[in-house]
Amino acid sequence: MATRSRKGKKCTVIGGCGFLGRYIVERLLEEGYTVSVFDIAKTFEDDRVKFFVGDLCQEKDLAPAISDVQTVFHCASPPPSSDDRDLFYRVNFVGTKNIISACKKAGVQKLVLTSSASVVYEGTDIKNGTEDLPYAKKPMDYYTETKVLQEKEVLAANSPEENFFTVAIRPHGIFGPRDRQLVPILVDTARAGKTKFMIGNGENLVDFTYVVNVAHGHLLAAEHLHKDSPVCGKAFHITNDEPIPFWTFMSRILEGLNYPSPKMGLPYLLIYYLAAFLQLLCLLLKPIKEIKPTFTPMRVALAGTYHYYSCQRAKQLMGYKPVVPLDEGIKLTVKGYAHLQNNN
Ligand SMILES: NC(=O)C1=CN([C@@H]2O[C@H](COP(=O)(O)OP(=O)(O)OC[C@H]3O[C@@H](n4cnc5c(N)ncnc54)[C@H](OP(=O)(O)O)[C@@H]3O)[C@@H](O)[C@H]2O)C=CC1
Ligand SMILES: CC(C)=CCC[C@@H](C)[C@H]1CC[C@H]2C3=C(CC[C@]12C)[C@@]1(C)CCC(=O)C[C@@H]1CC3
Repeated sequence: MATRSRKGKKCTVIGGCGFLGRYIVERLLEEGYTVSVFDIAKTFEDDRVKFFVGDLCQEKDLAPAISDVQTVFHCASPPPSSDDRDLFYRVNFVGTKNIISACKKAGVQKLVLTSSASVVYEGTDIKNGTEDLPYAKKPMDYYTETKVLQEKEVLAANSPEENFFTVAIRPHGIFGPRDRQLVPILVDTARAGKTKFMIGNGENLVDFTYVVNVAHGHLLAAEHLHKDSPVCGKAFHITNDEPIPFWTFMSRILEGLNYPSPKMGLPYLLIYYLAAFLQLLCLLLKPIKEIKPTFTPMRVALAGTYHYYSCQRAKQLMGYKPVVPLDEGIKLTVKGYAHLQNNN
């Protein structure tokens, strides 16, 4: 008992210097946990946190960071906008296997993976999708392909007989202050004059999840992860439970930052196939010039299709409910990005 209670509130957040990871760290500290962070770069200071800088692709780097802790949160990933297939494979698949191996060697009891609701998404409508949907047979990009591999590996590693329990959290469309993908890319797109039109008719409902709710879901999962718990070895959607039309959400952010929002829609399939053609062209031109298109087929599909998910399983098995409503999250996000405001 002494060992378990001593380790009980000690945890390590792998990827803890990232957007979501830092919110998980902040929530853990609020809840009285002793927190270590393992990341490839240290991006913030906090005297309460022990930092370990390393590469999760090197299992030897991990050992010191997870020694004598009960719970590991793994939310590290290369940015989805990367086009480095090898990096995705090394970090998201091989790196995750390293984490599983290192956790078992160190006697870590709980592994909470940040997966993604996109592991079941193939570019067609998903309305109130449950966790029973099959994994995407044809993931739309290599990031998603490696997230599928990663989740399968972690859930298969759940081993009560080894006192090792795993769970996968599937957030969708995480947003909030300090985000490095959604708002910054949206603002860049607006500044380039590329948000004059919507993609599609603007009616497609999508889940956007305020980052504090995602962090809350991760802590709930860790607290419900123990022998004989129904949570073990399962995936859970964590959303704001308030699906919103994609372009209504984007317009709220754009108008909040004083950018014009799109009023007219362009045919979804026309834009989708244009994006696919452009992606092929960029691939052919890559040896001559590297061009990164804003509107990739994945982004066009996310902008033009329904993709929202049921979090009923998390509600029932973990007592999850969002702590920050969507409208409040949008207001906090706009406030957090005042530095990206349109001053023209
Ligand atoms: N953002 C979203 O909308 C969604 C995100 N997710 C998942 O949530 C998780 C967190 O995403 P998010 O916070 O947005 O991502 P971030 O890029 O902000 O954070 C990821 C962190 O992992 C670090 N990292 C990357 N490679 C390595 C490595 N080899 N060794 C150690 N650390 C590494 C990154 O460092 P560096 O920045 O230096 O690369 C960064 O600090 C990811 O697993 C992502 O797949 C799931 C659904 C939606
Ligand atoms: C069409 C356009 C240029 C919109 C600007 C916003 C987009 C950059 C975001 C809208 C939906 C976001 C999203 C992700 C990244 C950023 C967006 C495309 C993810 C792909 C991030 C990683 C995941 O696991 C799934 C996310 C789905 C939603």
